[in-house]
Amino acid sequence: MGNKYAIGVDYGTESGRAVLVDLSDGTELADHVTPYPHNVIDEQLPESGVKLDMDWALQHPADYITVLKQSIPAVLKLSGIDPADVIGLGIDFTACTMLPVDAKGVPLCFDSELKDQPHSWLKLWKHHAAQDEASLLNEIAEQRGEVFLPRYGGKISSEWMIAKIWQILNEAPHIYERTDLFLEATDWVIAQMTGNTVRNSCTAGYKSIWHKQDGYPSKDFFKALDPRLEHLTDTKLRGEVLPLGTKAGGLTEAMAALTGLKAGTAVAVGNVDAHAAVPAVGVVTPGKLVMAMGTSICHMLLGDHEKQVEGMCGVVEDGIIPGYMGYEAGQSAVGDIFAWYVEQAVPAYVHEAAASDHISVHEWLERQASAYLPGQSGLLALDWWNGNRSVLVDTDLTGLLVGCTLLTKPEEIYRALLESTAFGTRKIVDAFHDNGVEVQELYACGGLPQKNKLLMQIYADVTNREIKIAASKQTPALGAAMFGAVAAGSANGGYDTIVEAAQQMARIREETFKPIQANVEVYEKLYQEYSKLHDYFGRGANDVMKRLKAIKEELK
Ligand SMILES: Nc1ncnc2c1ncn2[C@@H]1O[C@H](COP(=O)(O)OP(=O)(O)O)[C@@H](O)[C@H]1O
Ligand SMILES: O=C(CO)[C@H](O)[C@H](O)COP(=O)(O)O
Repeated sequence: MGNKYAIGVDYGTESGRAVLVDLSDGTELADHVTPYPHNVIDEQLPESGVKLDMDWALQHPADYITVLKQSIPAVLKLSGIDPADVIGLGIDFTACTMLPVDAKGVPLCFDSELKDQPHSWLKLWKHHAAQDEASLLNEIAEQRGEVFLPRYGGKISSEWMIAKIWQILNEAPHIYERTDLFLEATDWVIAQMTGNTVRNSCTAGYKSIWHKQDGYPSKDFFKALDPRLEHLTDTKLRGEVLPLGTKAGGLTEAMAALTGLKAGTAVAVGNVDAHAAVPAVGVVTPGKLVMAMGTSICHMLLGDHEKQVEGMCGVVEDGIIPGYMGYEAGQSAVGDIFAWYVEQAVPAYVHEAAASDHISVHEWLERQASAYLPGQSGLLALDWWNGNRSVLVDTDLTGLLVGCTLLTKPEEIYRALLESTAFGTRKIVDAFHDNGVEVQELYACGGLPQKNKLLMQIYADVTNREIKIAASKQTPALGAAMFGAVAAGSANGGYDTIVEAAQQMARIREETFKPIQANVEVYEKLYQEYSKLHDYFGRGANDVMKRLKAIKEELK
């Protein structure tokens, strides 16, 4: 058998990327990025211009097919390989990115009668408008002593499936009625590729409160939420839940024509972006926390036992690597905070200086900020520009910057924002480590480690741990390709397990970021101050952030 290949497609927040990988050693022969034509829809619906409320974030499902149509032929062409040698395909996605579909699997937003109605659209992971439903769900689950709650750190997030579905039911019952299935976008795209609608155990476990042994929460629980939800899991959430790496089916003739691949090519069940990245950096055992660092950060960790950890996103058996408990935590905005600052708050002279140095504003600010020592700016920030996903699990929290004076410079603020996200990660590392899920080493992948060395050094200093960096620029896509190879199996030139695939294909860079002791000591003091602000504003001593949000909403 000659060389065999797999393709992984990573569906991020703003673009989809395909990577074509040699299965013998993980070499990436080609990659290609397709920005979503409609990007994130958070102000008004396409065409109709219907305005969206605060905290909404939608996407256009057709954009995902555009990614397949553009990026797969592009990687085939760039690599020059014979498409018949591509034996497996995998995808990974942001999550919970969900949509309502009709009995034929067609998104309701494609229906001309419904397309002007926001709830018929696909809700992106960072759609945060279902907080009321999430809060009530948590209250009821706690009152009833639901056993699932501790598995999700004590709180179900407004980003996840049940809160989003309930918001649809509350605000657009007719859309709920018209829905045949609520699907994760990752499962919908797999259904388009294979003609088979199956759910994957990763999104079902982390985002839809599904458990390998117990299944979904009871009908009684759903009835207690709202009698109309009683049969949700047998009806609109029905469907087989398959483990990661399972073959969902073969590529359809239509998709083969669209992508240039062979019909019947093995396609793995869907996966989540951050989870797919874990085997792609070679992590298949406990103690190694993988940070998928981009718009947001997802923190992924394996454990031998199910432990309770405050505010984690979840622990799911086989949720990342079969045979282990997969733990997830996260920060809902990281790169997004830096983007906000660069786009909304940096003075014109900085943009001009960056342009004249032929570097991006981020690079200019990083260069200037690198000249400061930890603590030298006198600034401290809370990283809640898009709420707090772990450990407080509260999307109504907002950002804070303390310590500004008339002398404060933009690069000092930029550095304080970088540091605030590192403190947020430290909270998560401590929460796991102190609750018996050990964190010995950190691994980083995603866009940020490639873009900002200062950021990575700050993370090493704040967490006092060495950080290893993924060699791939498209780590989740590489992981998705590895799962595609597992779906194909060794008989077809792939692998039988993800652990075998990781042993052959995963790679990290030689360069690592090691903590610098002098910095560690200053950051320890700053972290203690961060923790005080974190608890004061985040644990109810002063709910000013929520009151400000309420006043803003009243004035809408
Ligand atoms: N030099 C930089 N330093 C820090 N953040 C950056 C830099 N350049 C871009 N970013 C941020 O990177 C984020 C995108 O990360 P990336 O991993 O490429 O995408 P995604 O999260 O969609 O997978 C954006 O939020 C952007 O603000
Ligand atoms: O919730 C998540 C996974 O559980 C991710 O944060 C979400 O999918 C967005 O990822 P990215 O920042 O890479 O676009």
